[in-house]
Amino acid sequence: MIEIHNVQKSFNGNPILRGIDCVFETGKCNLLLGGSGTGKSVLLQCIVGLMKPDIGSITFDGTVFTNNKVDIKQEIRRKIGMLFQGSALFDSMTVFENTEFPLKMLTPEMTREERRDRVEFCLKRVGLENAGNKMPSEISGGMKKRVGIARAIAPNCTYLFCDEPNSGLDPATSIKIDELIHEITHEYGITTVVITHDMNSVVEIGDHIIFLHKGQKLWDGNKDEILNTTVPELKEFIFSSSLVRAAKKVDEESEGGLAAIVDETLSDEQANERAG
Ligand SMILES: Nc1ncnc2c1ncn2[C@@H]1O[C@H](COP(=O)(O)OP(=O)(O)OP(=O)(O)O)[C@@H](O)[C@H]1O
Repeated sequence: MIEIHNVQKSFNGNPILRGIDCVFETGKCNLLLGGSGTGKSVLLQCIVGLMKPDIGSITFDGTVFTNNKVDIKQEIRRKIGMLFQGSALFDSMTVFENTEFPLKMLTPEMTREERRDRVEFCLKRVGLENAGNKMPSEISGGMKKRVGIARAIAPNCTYLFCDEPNSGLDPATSIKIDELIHEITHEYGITTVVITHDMNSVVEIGDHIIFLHKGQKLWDGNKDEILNTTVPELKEFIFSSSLVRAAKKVDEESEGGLAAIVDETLSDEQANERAG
């Protein structure tokens, strides 16, 4: 569990995070949801220690990270896996070498055979058991994300951070990547935090969702609750998003269907416009 307490951050006197309190739960896909510029990346950077909050504390499973001793911070950092937005693979390394890289850096005590076994296990887990010898330039965007996930989990991470894992992917590949992140989270009982502004991911993997708006947490809940929100900013965010997959999911699971919820939410004029 990761606990965020009153985290504040300003740049040149411009407040970006205005006192965030939230909890990212263990064994769940926790989504950090919000529009552009709402402070999601700044919060993520504060959590993983790339940026220091001005005020507030961040605690990983009971151990305070902010302002703690360097060795304690390093110990926590070793438990963090990151999937970067552009996958951030090393172009000059094979898929196998990319996945092995954090093991060489973080667990020098592992033998070459142990590393090989672990890399093979992780590549198999993400469905890339036959791609180890390929170079990043030879694989698709979705495969790169899979390598990124394999690399993030290779050192047995306890906390997995994914920065917009669907960026640059087509809808079908996005679903597969979402499902993979969700499965891995539940399978290994890790604490996963996914930055997204994609409502499709919300309905697919939103075990716990935190909605940020202008540097404040305005709502938290799960994917079954979000469409019934009464928070105006969240309503606006939801109904201005692409809801193709959401519509399918909700219509399967509710009597009224998404169309009814949308019509209730929009003004008459907007609803008429939508009806065409
Ligand atoms: N190092 C920095 N120095 C100054 N301003 C910054 C810095 N990092 C972020 N900001 C500002 O903080 C605000 C929030 O940025 P952030 O990247 O966290 O937004 P976001 O919610 O992740 O948006 P997006 O979804 O578009 O990535 C922006 O106005 C950005 O310009």
